[in-house]
Amino acid sequence: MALKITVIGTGYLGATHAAAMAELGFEVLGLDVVPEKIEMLTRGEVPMYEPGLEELLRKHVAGIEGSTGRLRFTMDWAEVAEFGDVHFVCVNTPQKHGEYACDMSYVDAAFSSLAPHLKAGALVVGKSTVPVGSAARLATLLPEGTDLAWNPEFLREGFAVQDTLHPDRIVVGVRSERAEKILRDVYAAPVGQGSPFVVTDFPTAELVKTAANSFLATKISFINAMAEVCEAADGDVAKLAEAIGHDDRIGSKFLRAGIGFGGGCLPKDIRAFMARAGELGADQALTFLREIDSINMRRRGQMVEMTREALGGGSFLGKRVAVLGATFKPDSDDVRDSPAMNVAGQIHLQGGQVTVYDPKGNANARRLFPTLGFADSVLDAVRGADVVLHLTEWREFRELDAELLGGVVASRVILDGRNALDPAVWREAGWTYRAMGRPTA
Ligand SMILES: NC(=O)c1ccc[n+]([C@@H]2O[C@H](COP(=O)([O-])OP(=O)(O)OC[C@H]3O[C@@H](n4cnc5c(N)ncnc54)[C@H](O)[C@@H]3O)[C@@H](O)[C@H]2O)c1
Ligand SMILES: O=c1ccn([C@@H]2O[C@H](COP(=O)(O)OP(=O)(O)O[C@H]3O[C@H](CO)[C@@H](O)[C@H](O)[C@H]3O)[C@@H](O)[C@H]2O)c(=O)[nH]1
Repeated sequence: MALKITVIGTGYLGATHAAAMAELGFEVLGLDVVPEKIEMLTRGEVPMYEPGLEELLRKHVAGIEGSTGRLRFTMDWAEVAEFGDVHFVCVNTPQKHGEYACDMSYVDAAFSSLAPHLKAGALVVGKSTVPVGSAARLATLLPEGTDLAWNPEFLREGFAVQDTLHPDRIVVGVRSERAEKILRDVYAAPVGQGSPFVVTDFPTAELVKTAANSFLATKISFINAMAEVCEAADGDVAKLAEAIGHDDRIGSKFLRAGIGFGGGCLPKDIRAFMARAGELGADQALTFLREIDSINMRRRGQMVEMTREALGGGSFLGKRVAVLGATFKPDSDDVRDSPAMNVAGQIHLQGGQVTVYDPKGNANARRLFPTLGFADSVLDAVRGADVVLHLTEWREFRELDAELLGGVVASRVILDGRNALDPAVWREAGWTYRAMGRPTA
């Protein structure tokens, strides 16, 4: 009989995973503790912005005309346990308040709610990003006759649907052949299409995830460190990245210098990794991540200082600053630890009149920083601005009409925090264009 799947926690990861599992042909039941999310999902509405997700969801949510009906949502733990053969745990694992460590309370709560109801033979599969050692601890919370696996997730926001249906690898930490066999069945379609299937133990599976994110963070901070040197030496970090990227041992991906990395993953994951290594007595191995974090956080401050300079130095009081982009990356509405919002917030707190526009992130950004100004279009955001900051590289911003914008700003000055605009286009329209790590470009 076909496996029945549940997904516990239907946020960025879980909602996508649930819809993707239905797309692969499974019957799926999603659970969350936030009633509004469950109500929206049941209506076929995605509680966040992720390209292609709403279409996929509507294709499968029961009750929607023409859907397969394979996907439903609930808040009832007993129903979930009764329904599912395989339970994917996708709840959030944020940074603990005031500490570097991971807050495991949501994962612990999900396990505690599910465990008492589990059927014999059920397989619980952790997908959340957790400190190494968590799976072994959580296994002790499950009743006898059930099993646990850890299956970290590598999807990128903005590409979540594609990454879930066609992952570049599937990693499973297991303690039994049966768990491996079940997961091979679940992922038969992507594996059949060529996704590598890596089987390992609990700690290695957990470490693969934090190691991968640490490497990505390191690559970004490396190029941002080069940007700092380029600033001092009149070099051009974009050219430098292009040139070193031709060496395929280095590769050109994740070498975009700018205001650095943010989001709900890289920053908190490298900090949780350092904290956990400390607990294990291996802190020296990861002290370099402290530097990766510092380089990254310095970028935000440098963008603020570049803005101050562009305004002639001194105070931001009375200066009008337009901020294009609020999300931590384009094609997402996610503003968690967003470098753009950090920069906007710092300038605002120093007296600047900041107006933000983001194609999808305005609502989330306003909730985070209700005292900032928000506009519904680029033109409204930049009207009367003394300086324009490009902080998230949405396609809409790359396609802007520099001449048109020039007609409404107070001063044609644009600072490109993502090194993603074409300097020639802006200069031809009479703008002063400045990017990070490219003082002469
Ligand atoms: N967002 C990503 O791109 C991504 C990618 C890979 C891994 N991850 C990891 O996946 C996990 C989830 O991240 P996210 O971005 O989806 O977070 P999120 O905050 O968007 O979603 C988490 C969901 O879990 C729900 N939840 C909280 N406690 C619960 C409980 N006790 N029972 C049931 N549901 C509960 C929340 O209401 C929320 O809807 C984290 O560990 C994250 O590090 C995220
Ligand atoms: O060259 C680059 C590439 C990215 N970034 C920034 O880095 C951050 C993270 O980008 P990205 O990794 O694409 O976004 P996420 O969706 O957070 O995905 C990361 O975090 C997820 C959650 O753990 C993992 O699943 C993914 O594999 C991992 O890429 C964003 O702020 C980007 O603007 C740069 O500054 N320069």
